[in-house]
Amino acid sequence: MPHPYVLLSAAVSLDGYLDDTGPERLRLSGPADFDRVDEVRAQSDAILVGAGTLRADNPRLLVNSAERRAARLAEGRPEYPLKVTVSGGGDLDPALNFWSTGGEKVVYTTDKGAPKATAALRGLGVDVVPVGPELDWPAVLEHLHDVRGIRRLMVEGGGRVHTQLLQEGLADELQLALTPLLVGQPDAPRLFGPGGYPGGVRNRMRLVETRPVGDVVLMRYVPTAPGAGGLASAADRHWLELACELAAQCPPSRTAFSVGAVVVASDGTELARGYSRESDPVSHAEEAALAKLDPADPRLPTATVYSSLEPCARRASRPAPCARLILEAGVRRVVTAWCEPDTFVPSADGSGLLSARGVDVVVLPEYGERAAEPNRHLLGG
Ligand SMILES: NC(=O)C1=CN([C@@H]2O[C@H](COP(=O)(O)OP(=O)(O)OC[C@H]3O[C@@H](n4cnc5c(N)ncnc54)[C@H](OP(=O)(O)O)[C@@H]3O)[C@@H](O)[C@H]2O)C=CC1
Ligand SMILES: Nc1c(N[C@@H]2O[C@H](COP(=O)(O)O)[C@@H](O)[C@H]2O)[nH]c(=O)[nH]c1=O
Repeated sequence: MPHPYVLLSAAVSLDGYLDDTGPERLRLSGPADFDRVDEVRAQSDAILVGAGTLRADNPRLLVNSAERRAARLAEGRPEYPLKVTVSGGGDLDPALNFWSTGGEKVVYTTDKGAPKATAALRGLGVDVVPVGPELDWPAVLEHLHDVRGIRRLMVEGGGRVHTQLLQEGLADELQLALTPLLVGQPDAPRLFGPGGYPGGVRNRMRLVETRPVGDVVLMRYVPTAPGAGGLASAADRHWLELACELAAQCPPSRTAFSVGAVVVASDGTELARGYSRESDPVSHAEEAALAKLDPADPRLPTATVYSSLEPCARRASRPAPCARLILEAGVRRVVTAWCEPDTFVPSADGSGLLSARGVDVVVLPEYGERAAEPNRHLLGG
C-alpha cells in the first residue's frame, strides 16, 4: 500500500543526544536552523511527534512564518499542516498547546488507548484513530495516505518514534542538524536507540546533502538497505525509482521494452545496474546488470534485483529469459513496478515463474506509470 514520503527531522548534539535531562526543552538548533525547520514544515502535509515529545516539550508545531502560511493558502493548501501524534496508552493532557493551536489534529493509538484518548480530548475536534491492539506503523502511514491524503510527512521526533520508523524501514529521508554542543548525560534522550536496523551494521545510508546553517551542519541521508521478504521498505522505493530512471535512458526501440535494473546487496551496497540495449541491440536490463557480476559473488543469494518491468519469462532473442538468469544467479528477492503487458509475449508472468520457485516478488504499482512512460509508443490506445 502506498505511504507518504516520510522525512525524519531532528537536531542532535555532537554526542548523539536530542535533549538534556533538565525540565526545560534544550534548544539545539540556532535561529537559522529553526527557520530552516519552519520551511520544511511549510513544505509538509503533516507533522508527527510522539506523545513523549508532547509531554516533554509542550510544542505548538506551527508554521511560524506568515509568508509561508500565506504561500500555502495561495497554493490551495491548508494554512497549517495536519498535526499528528501517536500514543499507545491514550493518556493525553488536553491542556497541551498541541491541541489548541494550528489546524486539524489526529491521534493514532491502540484499541485500548482509544477510549481514554477520546474521553480526554472530547470537544477539541481531534480525530482519534485506533489502529489495532498495537501501534502498527504501516497502518498509521496507510491511513495518513489513504484517508487524510498526506503525501509528505515530517516526523519531528522524539527518539522512540524516530528509532521505530528507521528500524521498520519506513523512513524515506533523515534530516539531521548536527549541533556544536555536548550533553554528556547518559540518561538524556538519544536520537536513535538500540535494536536492529535494516541492513545491519555494515549498511551505509546515502548522503544526499550537507549544508552549514548558522553554526549547525544539516546532513540529509536516504536509507539504502532493501526490505526483507514480501515487505517493501522505503529504500526499496528509492532503488525502484532508480530503475525507472535507467529505463528512461534506454536507446529507443519500436520492437522492445525500455527497462532499468539495479542489483543491491542486503547491506544496501549497489552491486550492478543495467538498462535495455546497454551492451548490444537486444540485451535486457537485468541481463546487462547481472553480466557485470561474478556468478560466485557471495552477496547474490541475499541481494535484491530491482527491475522497472517484471523479469521476462520467455524470449526469442536469447536462450535464457531474465527470470531464469535471476534464478541461476541465486537471487531470492525481486522488486518491480509493472507487470509485462501482452505487447510482445502474451501472458508472460515472469513474476509468477519466480514466485513458483520461492523468490519473493514485490510489486509496487505506484511506480507503474513511471516504468511504463518510456514505453508509451508500444502500448497502443
Ligand atoms: N532535538 C530534537 O530535534 C528533538 C528532541 N526531542 C526530545 O525527545 C524527547 C522525547 O522523546 P521520546 O521520549 O523518545 O518520545 P517520543 O516523542 O518518541 O514518544 C514516545 C511515545 O509515543 C508513543 N509511542 C511511540 N511508539 C509507540 C509504540 N510502538 N507503541 C505504543 N506507543 C508508542 C508512546 O506514547 P504513550 O506513552 O502515550 O503510550 C510513547 O511513550 C524529549 O526530551 C524531546 O525534547 C523530540 C523531538 C525532536
Ligand atoms: N529541540 C529542537 C527541536 N525540537 C522539536 O521542535 C518541537 C517544538 O517546536 P515548536 O512548537 O515550533 O517550538 C519539539 O517538540 C520537537 O519536536 N527541533 C529542532 O529542530 N531543533 C531543536 O533544537
